[in-house]
Amino acid sequence: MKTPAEEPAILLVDDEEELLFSTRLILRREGFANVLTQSDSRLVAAMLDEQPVAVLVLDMTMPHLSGLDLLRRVKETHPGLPVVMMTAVNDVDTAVTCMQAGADNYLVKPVDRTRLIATVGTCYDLGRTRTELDRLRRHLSEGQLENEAVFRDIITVSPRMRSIFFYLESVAPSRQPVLITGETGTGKELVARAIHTLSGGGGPFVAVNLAGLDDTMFSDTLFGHQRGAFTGADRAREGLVCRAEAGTLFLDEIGDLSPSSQVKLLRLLQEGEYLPLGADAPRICAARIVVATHVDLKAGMESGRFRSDLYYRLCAHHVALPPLRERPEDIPLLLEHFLDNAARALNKARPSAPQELSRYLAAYRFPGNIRELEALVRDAVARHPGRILSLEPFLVAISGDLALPQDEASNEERCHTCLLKDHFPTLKGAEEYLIAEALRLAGGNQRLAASYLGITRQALNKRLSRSPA
Ligand SMILES: Nc1ncnc2c1ncn2[C@@H]1O[C@H](COP(=O)(O)OP(=O)(O)OP(=O)(O)O)[C@@H](O)[C@H]1O
Repeated sequence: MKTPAEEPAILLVDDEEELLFSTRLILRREGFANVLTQSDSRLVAAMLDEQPVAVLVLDMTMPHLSGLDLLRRVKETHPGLPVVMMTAVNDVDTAVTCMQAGADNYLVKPVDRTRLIATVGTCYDLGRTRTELDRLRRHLSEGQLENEAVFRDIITVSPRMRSIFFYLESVAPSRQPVLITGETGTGKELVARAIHTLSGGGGPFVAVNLAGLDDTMFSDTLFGHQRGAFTGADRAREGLVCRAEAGTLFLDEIGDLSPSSQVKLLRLLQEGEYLPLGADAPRICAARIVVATHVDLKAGMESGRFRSDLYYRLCAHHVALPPLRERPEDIPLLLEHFLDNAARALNKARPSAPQELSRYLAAYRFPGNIRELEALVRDAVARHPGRILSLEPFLVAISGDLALPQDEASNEERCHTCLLKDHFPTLKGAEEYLIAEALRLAGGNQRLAASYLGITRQALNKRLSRSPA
């Protein structure tokens, strides 16, 4: 685990200088870059006020203030700060006293190296989670984003999306990777750009699509190579990790990564270092890493296609974007937004949308999500000469792919049984049933019902006039 110098520190407090030295060394070797020590317990409070501390490790027996006294004071001033106690005695009473006073864990001296690393690592993660939750809680209670402007390109009125914005603000200061999942076209790259802006590193946003990159291409694209590293490498190539320095490296389609590339990415995340092909010294990766995928990584883990250690590393922070059909309230706003964009791009007068269009679109499943809506609007604007858009191109596109309301979808079986009843239906019976269902779903609107059935309104009318009332 990496804790670069600007990350919150791990503060070790013990009156034995030698023990401080060796413990610090162990943690530094494990990748905790920012480890501070203090041998005078009276100075700890001031240190906590001066800099962010992620984990406090306290010896129990110290001159001036004992570990327990210090623990009690710290819990009053910094209640969320994880504290690990070190004791020379392995007895239940001491452990219980420490825990009752608010300690998160305790270690017995001489401290076992593996247990030290595991305990500090767990507390480090715990502290980070508590800080994020605090920020999130504060944000939600205030109801206001700190950086509303960062999200201006993400058009939404969906409460789910708003709570994602709050979450993004709370995780932005962390240097841990962020995993963004969601169906294609739900806005994963837009969200990655927002994270980049919120992180404020000052470097560039560098996006790379990993789909179709074999392992050699993956290494070369990300890590680059030295001149002469292989036949034909007549000049050095800078990798994207280097280009994204102090900025964000956005790795899209992470679910498609080959097993050997997964190992390389894991190493990059764990060590914070990479080796360009042909180089003999590793380079430090200073970029923030954000990854995205539309595939189910958990299923990939279960089937052995995706490494579980990589998954857990990547989802230190996880954002799951809802598909458009689960936030239909966004459709009217997005429609207006894309109408503006399309008219501007095509240099045409901006047409307006027929009133009922949003309602029709809300019934569609939108497998391509917002990208599909954007393309539909652009196409409709390009084709249409008038001031009010025609419904036809939309109805043609959405017919046959209806998003059943949640309870309807789960009652699929019920529909089949009522269609079949206790006998196989005649063609006429099935047609009547389908027409009745389409009309019901369309709220009696014949035009919409016809589009669900994939026929024209006139054809529906003809059938309705034939069928018994
Ligand atoms: N909420 C939104 N407001 C405005 N535009 C949006 C919104 N969400 C997505 N878009 C637009 O939809 C298109 C697709 O978005 P984006 O590329 O971010 O999706 P994605 O989830 O990364 O897709 P993929 O999985 O296919 O890579 C882009 O043109 C983007 O600008």
